[in-house]
Amino acid sequence: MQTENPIRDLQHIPAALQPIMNALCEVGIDLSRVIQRGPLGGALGAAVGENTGGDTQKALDLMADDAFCERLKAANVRHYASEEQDTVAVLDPEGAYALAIDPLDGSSNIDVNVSIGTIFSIFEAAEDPDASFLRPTDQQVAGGYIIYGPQTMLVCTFGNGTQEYLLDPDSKQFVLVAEAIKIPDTSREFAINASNYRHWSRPIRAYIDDCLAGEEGPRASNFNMRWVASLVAETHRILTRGGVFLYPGDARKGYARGRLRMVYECAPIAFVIQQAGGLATDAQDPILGKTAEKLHARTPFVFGSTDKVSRIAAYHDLPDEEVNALFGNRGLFRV
Ligand SMILES: O=P(O)(O)OC[C@H]1O[C@](O)(COP(=O)(O)O)[C@@H](O)[C@@H]1O
Ligand SMILES: [Mg+2]
Ligand SMILES: [Mg+2]
Repeated sequence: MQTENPIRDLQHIPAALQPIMNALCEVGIDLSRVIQRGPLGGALGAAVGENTGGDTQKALDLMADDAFCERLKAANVRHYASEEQDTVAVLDPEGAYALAIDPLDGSSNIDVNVSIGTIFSIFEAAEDPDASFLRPTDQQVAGGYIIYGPQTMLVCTFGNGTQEYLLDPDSKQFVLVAEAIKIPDTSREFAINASNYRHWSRPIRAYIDDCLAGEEGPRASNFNMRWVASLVAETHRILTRGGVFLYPGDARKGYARGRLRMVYECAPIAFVIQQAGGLATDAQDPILGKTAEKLHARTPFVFGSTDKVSRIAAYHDLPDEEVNALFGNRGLFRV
């Protein structure tokens, strides 16, 4: 049982949100330990069901959801929306806040000892569940994630920069290590699941073609590619050393709006990224300010260093003949 406050340095966290942040971090500390013990604690990656989005639920997905849902009952949360639950749960009818959560992000990595995470978004509670979550994403009062990797970290924003906290394994407290993260804009890395190349739209293919063409292409520069398949891990890398992430819509059945969910994945990550000086879009328009049409709605998602994200939007404005042309013939705009 934790005796100290789970967050050592509270100065950047608005007082009214401290009960929620403490609750998230208490559960995060427990999950971190469960994840470190891996198979010693049971088959965490075992398939146990299917969620509304059609994803297989792993044992750890449900364990994490149960733990957050239970602990947040005493943290001033009225409405709780989770990737793992079909509908919004009412935790405390008097609670002042609404919290949306991806309790365990990157589930496919549970069994392979690769970083996974928890993503959360907080709004002031509205009178009914839909009104709490189906509203412009720039009304979030907080957004962030916990990453369970070689280090467990909390990265979050309350609209005044993006802060980073490291879980000290000795004191079992999150300790502030960065007060205002800034995304570097010098990176030459992009992250996309390239196995879907044949399903992408022309502008996305054109952008990636131009990166792959390297020094011989219109960008006259070599690029590197990464794909962890954990949104939290990709976000953390991009916050640390720049680059761009793309999960666009594609032509596969059910993927017209990509894979990632607006309310509890894209909106909070967009908030964190923009507060760190980056940009997050649906490939063309900013995510912040958009409203999800339903709780588990998906959205194409592109985020990272501002110049790269803007460049991808600009590819969508190219005339057809240019976007269809081989890179050598494309009007070689350079942002
Ligand atoms: O397997 P794909 O299509 O590359 O998708 C990977 C993406 O799916 C996710 O795992 C979805 O999140 P969940 O694990 O919470 O369902 C993201 O973390 C990741 O970016
Ligand atoms: Mg996820
Ligand atoms: Mg998940």
